[in-house]
Amino acid sequence: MADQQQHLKDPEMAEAEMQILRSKATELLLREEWNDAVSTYTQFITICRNQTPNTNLHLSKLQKSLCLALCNRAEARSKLRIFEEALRDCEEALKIESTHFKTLLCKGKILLNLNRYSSALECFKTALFDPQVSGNSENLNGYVEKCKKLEHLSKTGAFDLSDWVLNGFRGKSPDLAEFIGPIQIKRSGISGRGLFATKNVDSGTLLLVTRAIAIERGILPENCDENAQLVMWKNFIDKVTDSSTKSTKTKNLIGLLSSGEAEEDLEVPEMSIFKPVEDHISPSEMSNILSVLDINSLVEDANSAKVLGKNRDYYGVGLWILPSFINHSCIPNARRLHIGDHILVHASRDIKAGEEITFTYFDPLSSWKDRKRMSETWGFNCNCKRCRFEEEISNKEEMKEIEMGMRGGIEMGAAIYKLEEGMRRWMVRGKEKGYLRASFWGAYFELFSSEKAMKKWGRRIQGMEMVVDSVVDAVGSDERVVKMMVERFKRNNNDNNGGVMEMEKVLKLGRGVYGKVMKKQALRCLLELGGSH
Ligand SMILES: C[S@@+](CC[C@H](N)C(=O)[O-])C[C@H]1O[C@@H](n2cnc3c(N)ncnc32)[C@H](O)[C@@H]1O
Repeated sequence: MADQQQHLKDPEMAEAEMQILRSKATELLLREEWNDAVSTYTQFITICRNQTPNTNLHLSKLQKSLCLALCNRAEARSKLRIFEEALRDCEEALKIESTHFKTLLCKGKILLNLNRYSSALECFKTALFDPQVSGNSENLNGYVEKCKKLEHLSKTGAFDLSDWVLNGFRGKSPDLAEFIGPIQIKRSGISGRGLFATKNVDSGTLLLVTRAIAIERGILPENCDENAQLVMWKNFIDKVTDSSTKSTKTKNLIGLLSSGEAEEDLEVPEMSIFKPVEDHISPSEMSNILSVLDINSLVEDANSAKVLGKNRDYYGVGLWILPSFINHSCIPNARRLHIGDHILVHASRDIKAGEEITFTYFDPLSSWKDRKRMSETWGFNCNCKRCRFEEEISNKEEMKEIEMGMRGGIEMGAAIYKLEEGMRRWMVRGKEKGYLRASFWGAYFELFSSEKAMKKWGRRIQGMEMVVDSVVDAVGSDERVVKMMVERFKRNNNDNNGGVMEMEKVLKLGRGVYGKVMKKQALRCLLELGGSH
């Protein structure tokens, strides 16, 4: 304080001090020591602001220095992902010099990071007018084009991943914008709030694209110890905490999520708050961050092909706000796909306006007992139609015998035969057949994949196509089901039996799994169906 007053009194001393700080800050920026750069620029800015200019020239010099320091502090803050403060610095710098090239560039990049594509576009366009741009125009034009593309995608949802898929996921994953499709949040009959369709959509339709608040990834080889996962979880918590400390919007959005308790009393938020708008949401305390993460974090799991373009040992955990409002169902109508830091949610079957959108938190092709155990781990009891039906069936003696037999190692063909016979006797109808077949999918898969077993049991049980249809009708498309159909299609194709109809069916199932974000050729490539491209 005493120092600052001295500077006020003595402009020369202040100028000398500013000179030292300026050099130090520049060096820190070059060395990418962002935190120290921010604090050095903060000292510089304080001294600069406290100066009383004695001439117009002095005033203009001070203004110039202040503008540049604010711009550089913004850059350091944006590297630290403190975007709100960085943006405030840019705005202050632009008040001093509205066309300051470096600030416009910095502000544009920050806005792009905040998914505010049209405001970012304005910045880059204004920067293009600057005479300094000449050597930089290619770069700047690249940003302008990127903003235009992302703005278009965020409005239309017209995403197309075909080129990336056809390129074998080589290179950087495609630029994705945040997109909110025909959805809204309402009270849910399942629990608390849920996401609902606002119009009829068909299978494969994109419902939303959201970028993660934070994500932690690693390669976890099979059989790695639990410690590695714990370390990842701890890093993930640190990242979420860090993001919410740096942004009040993020903090408030996280504050809206369920911590698993008293969900019926939770507020139903308006969709508008998820859109990247200029206004800040008023600050409110985020509490219980750990419980929120427990309830809402999603795991990316490359083995299930929900992640495109990553290797098999890859594992990631992240938090995405809007998808956190999607309830679980064992008979879901939507699926998620992870690409880069984005999650894409699409309809995995036709959905009617007003219907709740659900996806599975755990494997829908597993038995009722396993699903029950997994939902308990999540802290709830799944009460979906399928679970209610299977709970009742599980009390039947024959069902207990089938399960015991399977544990005891009886032939899968015999188990499936007994199950199909049981379904006939218990008068299981329509979708309910699919519920049970999905629960015994592992056994059907083993049977259908073994020529020897099929020779013995094939004629006594339902055909594979019928089983697949009923399973898809119950749980929607699933990559394992499609894979089995693809194998069969290829076999038939070799025998010249693979028809156009069958190919169309496989592609339709594929769209249920991956959504309509790929053209036919890319989908064929992804499903390893070959064909010309
Ligand atoms: C990611 S949140 C889903 C949105 C939540 N309903 C809300 O109001 O914020 C997960 C929580 O929703 C509830 N939930 C989701 N699916 C459920 C289901 N099938 N049955 C019962 N509760 C469910 C559980 O409390 C779960 O911990």
